[in-house]
Amino acid sequence: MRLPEFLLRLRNRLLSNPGFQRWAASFPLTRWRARRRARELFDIVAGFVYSQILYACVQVRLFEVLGEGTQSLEELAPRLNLPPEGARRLLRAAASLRLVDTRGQDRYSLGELGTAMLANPAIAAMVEHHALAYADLRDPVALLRGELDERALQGYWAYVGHEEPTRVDPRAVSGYSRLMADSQCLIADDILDAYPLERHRCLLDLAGGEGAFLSRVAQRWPHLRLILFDLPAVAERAQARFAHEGISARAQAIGGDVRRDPLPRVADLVSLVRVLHDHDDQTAVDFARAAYESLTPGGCLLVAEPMSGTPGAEPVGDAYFGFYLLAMGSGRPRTPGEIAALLKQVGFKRVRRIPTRRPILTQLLVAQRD
Ligand SMILES: C[S@@+](CC[C@H](N)C(=O)[O-])C[C@H]1O[C@@H](n2cnc3c(N)ncnc32)[C@H](O)[C@@H]1O
Repeated sequence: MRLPEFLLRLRNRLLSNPGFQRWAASFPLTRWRARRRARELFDIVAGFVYSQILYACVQVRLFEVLGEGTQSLEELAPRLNLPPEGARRLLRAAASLRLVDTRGQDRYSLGELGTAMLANPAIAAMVEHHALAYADLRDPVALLRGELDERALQGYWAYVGHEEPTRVDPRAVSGYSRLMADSQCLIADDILDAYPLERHRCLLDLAGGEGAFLSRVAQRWPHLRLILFDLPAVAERAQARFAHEGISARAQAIGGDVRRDPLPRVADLVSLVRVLHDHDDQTAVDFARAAYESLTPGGCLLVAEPMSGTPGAEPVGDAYFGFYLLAMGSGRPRTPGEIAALLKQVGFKRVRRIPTRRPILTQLLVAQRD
């Protein structure tokens, strides 16, 4: 609820008054709120340290080691290749973050969040590649002012800012392609459960990476013909995956630039999965137009990505992706309304939002071509 301006001023004056802060923190009816606010602010202040603790856990493979069962500090320290005091400090920090559980004096097991890390190795891969983001975010104001000439993330996402992305070297696409493929398991089923594909005949996955999304589609809907389009070096990786999985007869990968090269016009369903937010507005419009033109009449476009303003997950869009994409040098998170407007601009008529299981990971829009 948006407060009227005078109430907002009054609230902010009260909250910044040390006497009021002391009173609110001890008065029984306001105490819980004062504590929650203090905790929220502290979590923002300390977020960088928490992330580095998680990074250390990933580097020493703590979750894999604890996946074998509860262990003592004595057993753990050599396995983590840490001195006992260093291991104890890490384990206690990880326990405070619910990554680890303490089981009595200096005994540890996987915590609830540590178990989730073990079950989703893609998160560890994300954590590891964040070393690049930390380097780029070291001076966030310089980043905001556009004063950073070199950015580590820009090098990682080799197509960003490239004059001719179709010429990107195969070695330069391997890191991000693997990361994208590994993290598909976090979202593919959420998308496909929200929008089942039995009524479609042919799916074209635009900028589909090395084919992990289509592989999952192939398992779930054996009747579908599948086409992937991505930069040549990435499409080659997809073709190799399709061959390895024995689905080459119905899954084909084509290399090219979505904005310049002709796309096949046989699909009654096109998908853009984690693609539009990578691009500035004009390029995003070009991608949406290419999707529109490649669809057969009456066909549908699926747009799946984390979006700005997701209720309950607001920082994921505007804080995390807002700054990540800024460091990467291209794109921005958009609200479902902004994406719908962009799709209508290129001719899509009806744009529907379909609820997904975990909107924090991906939201879903379906747009129809007349
Ligand atoms: C963030 S990744 C998403 C990959 C995949 N859709 C997924 O969710 O795993 C963006 C993809 O867009 C591809 N891409 C970028 N610019 C492109 C262009 N101009 N034409 C074709 N593909 C492009 C990249 O190679 C990359 O595979």
